[in-house]
This record gives sequence, C-alpha cells and structure tokens, in this order.
Amino acid sequence: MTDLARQHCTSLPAGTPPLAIAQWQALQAQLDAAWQVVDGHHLRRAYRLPDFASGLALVNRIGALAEAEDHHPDLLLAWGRVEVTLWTHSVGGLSMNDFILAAHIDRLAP
Ligand SMILES: C[C@H](O)[C@H](O)[C@H]1CNC2=NC(N)=NC(=O)C2=N1
Repeated sequence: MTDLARQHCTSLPAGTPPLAIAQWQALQAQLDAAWQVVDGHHLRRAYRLPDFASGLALVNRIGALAEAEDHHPDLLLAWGRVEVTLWTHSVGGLSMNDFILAAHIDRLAP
C-alpha cells in the first residue's frame, strides 16, 4: 500500500491554496500511471471495462469510497467505460485530498 493510501481526506481550512506544480507532480508519481493531471486543475483516470454492469459496479465501489472519505469525484459511466475526475471545489483546484482518494481508488481492482 502506498503512503497516500494510508491517509484519509481531511476538511481543509478556508483559504487553503491549490497545490503548486512541484507539489502535485510529486504526488502524481505515487499514483497509477493512468492518472493524468489536466490543466493543472484536476486529476483524471479512465477505465475500459468489458460491459456496462462492470462499469456500474466500479462506480458504486468508488462512490462508497467517496462517501467514506467525504470527497467526491465526478463519475462518468458509459458502456465499457468509466471516467473519474477529481478536484477540490473548496480550493478551486488540486489538494492532497484528491491524491489521497485517487490512491484509495487505485486499490480497487477495475
Ligand atoms: C462539507 C463537505 O466536507 C464538503 O462539501 C466536501 C464534500 N465533497 C467534496 N468533494 C470534492 N471533490 N471537493 C470538495 O471540496 C468537497 N467538499
């Protein structure tokens, strides 16, 4: 298990700034290589699945993690595809919480 996957999301004080480039690059290196940082603002991973039901099951498992961590990705479900997009609304960009939740998601078998 990575260090990130041992951590849990925490509520961030008002005014917390988004992570700087060097900070998110170091965290991204600890995740599955499938995660991409898009526009320096959000974190995205796409999964290919054999059918709709497998994607729905993955969405449900990610949803349960999101509720447990009180940190919620946008989830796109299509036939054979799930896309997970994470950012922290309260900071207007990326925070530690995005990388912690991504590390927990990486522990789920797709
Ligand atoms: C009160 C509660 O902790 C907040 O609304 C949480 C819920 N889930 C969240 N999810 C995401 N992705 N960003 C947030 O800032 C966020 N805030």
